[in-house]
Amino acid sequence: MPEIPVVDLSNMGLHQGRITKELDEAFSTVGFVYLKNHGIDQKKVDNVFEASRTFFQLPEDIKKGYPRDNERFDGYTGRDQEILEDSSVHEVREAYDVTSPTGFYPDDSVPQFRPAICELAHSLCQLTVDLLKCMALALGLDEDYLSSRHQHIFHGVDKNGTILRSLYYPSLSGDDIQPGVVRCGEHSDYGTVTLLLQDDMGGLEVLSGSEWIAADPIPGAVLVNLGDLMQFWTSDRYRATVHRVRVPEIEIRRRSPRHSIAFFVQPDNGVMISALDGSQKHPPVESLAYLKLRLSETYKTGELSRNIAGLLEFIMKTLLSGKLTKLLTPSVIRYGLLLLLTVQNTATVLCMRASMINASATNQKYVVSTLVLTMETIKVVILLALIVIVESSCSLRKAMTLLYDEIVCRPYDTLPLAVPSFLYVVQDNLIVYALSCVDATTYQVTYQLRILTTAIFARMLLNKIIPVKRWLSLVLLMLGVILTQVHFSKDSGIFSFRTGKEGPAYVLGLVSILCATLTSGFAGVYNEKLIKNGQQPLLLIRSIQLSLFCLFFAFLGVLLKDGRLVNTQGYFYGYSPLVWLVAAMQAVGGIIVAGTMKYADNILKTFATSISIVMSCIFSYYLLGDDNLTATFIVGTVAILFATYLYSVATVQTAKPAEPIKS
Ligand SMILES: O=C(O)CCC(=O)C(=O)O
Ligand SMILES: [Fe+2]
Repeated sequence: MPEIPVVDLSNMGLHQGRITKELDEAFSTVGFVYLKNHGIDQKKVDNVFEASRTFFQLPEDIKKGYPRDNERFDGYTGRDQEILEDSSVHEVREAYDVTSPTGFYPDDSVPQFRPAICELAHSLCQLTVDLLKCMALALGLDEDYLSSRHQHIFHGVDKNGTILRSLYYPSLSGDDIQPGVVRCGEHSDYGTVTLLLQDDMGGLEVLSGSEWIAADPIPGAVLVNLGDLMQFWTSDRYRATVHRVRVPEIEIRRRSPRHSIAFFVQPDNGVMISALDGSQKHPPVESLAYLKLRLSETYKTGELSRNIAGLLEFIMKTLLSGKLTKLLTPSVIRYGLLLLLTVQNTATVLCMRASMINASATNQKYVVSTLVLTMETIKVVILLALIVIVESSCSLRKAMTLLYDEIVCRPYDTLPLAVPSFLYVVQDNLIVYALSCVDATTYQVTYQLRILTTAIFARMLLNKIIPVKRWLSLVLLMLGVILTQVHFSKDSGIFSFRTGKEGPAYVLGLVSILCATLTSGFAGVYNEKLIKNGQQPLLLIRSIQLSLFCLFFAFLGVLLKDGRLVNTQGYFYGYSPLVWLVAAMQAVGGIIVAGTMKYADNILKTFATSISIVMSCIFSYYLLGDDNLTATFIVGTVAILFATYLYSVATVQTAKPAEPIKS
């Protein structure tokens, strides 16, 4: 089993050659290394642990008086405010960030916090510079090449985005110990290097190949790992290794908190990180821009989600004023979101289907491609309004500059989005068309096959390892879908495929859904690849970039596919109020759901889809007269729901349940 190497830094001046070689070896393999005899006085570390403990043990109200500032990157972050990994249910963690000696500290409550941190930060800066020099030499660069790009470490975000973070993982209560609860989800760090000091609790794990290895604390040692920017700089020669913090068994038994101090080093603002070897493996990024990008992904309080979530919270708080506010616990928010996702999904599908049935009945069929274009237009208008109001303080001019800077001036980031946008437009056309041929429930269950296509594309394009449990659930999923397509005749006792009975339009509908699962799977994986390559702008900006492309492709769709028809019967032919409702719902719903996605982990999404399938089943039976509720259909649907559930739980790291405390 690979291990994290230990490098002895004593007499660094004398042994620089050896040390450089050992660090180079560690960074190009595991990406993590323990440093001992690094010269940092343990007393300084203990002082920070001590002051932090005093702070984190303060009542929540007081801690919340020092909230983390999204612009300055310093202050207190409470439980459940950040998520590093989408599939985590909760990441039970609190933190206090600081970025300079003169920044924002809880001086009134814990006066010793600032001096303790400043002293330690000073030593950590020195150690960082030593490390950067060794790395530069190992990479065949001038000794000062890297350190000269880190001249303002811990001078505040105006100059440098380095963050010293005191992390506190409070002791878990009974409710917390459930599947999907982790301390810190899987992630790579963002900057150049991270220096980590841990207490004696352990729980940190490092991904090496396909294995997780423990990075348990070694007394007195500093643990160092590299971040994304170092990997980009070195064209992957050095690794930004993925790591996570789980809840170790001992912690569950001891029920005591864990504490660590991380020094996330970032190059100075304005430094462009472009491959040292001149390769194009990663496009150039600017230090602060990349940090902001990754932080906005981490904080669920970022951009659009912040605004929508804040709005929801505000409305709910106003409605439930006074003591009732306490009702607004994370689980209430979770269930609220579950409801939102379910209603959006069910209502859109049912209304779309209803609009189709209506159109056939009145013989006023609207043109599918125009509905997609109308939807995209509404979306773009709303997004533009949001950008003007939220991101540009209601100034049109500011909004134009922002859009120009973010879209036109960044062709590298913008152009790759044409691919998913194109696929989304194709997919929307396929889905609207499919719903004119098959009933809402059949569409919903068959469309679940996108889990399968996503898994296959992830395997092929991202080289993801798919655990056996997931493959098994995919097999069950396929069997379920096949069952929903089987018809059993009681009279003759024969099984037959529904396609035979329903006719060619139905088959075309099914084929459209299957094609939509392909575009959906591919677009999902492609987006993941974009994120991995560090090309993920702010959420609102990304949404508008995507939507503008979609608008373009949707327009092309109308022109090329239905140009003549639109010309003769008019663009808005067949647009009943219901059709307008569908378009508006798709657009608004899509934005809200995208904005709150950060809150919704995989399990939540799975539940929302499952409830939505059941609801579609019931509503389309009673309201739309779609009668496909045969025994085989129901069994197939149950199998699909179960497979979906199995698939989603197979991804989540499970905190082992507490063992009974033996006395
Ligand atoms: O607390 C730890 O041990 C590691 C935390 C970490 O990896 C992070 O915050 O990036
Ligand atoms: Fe980390």
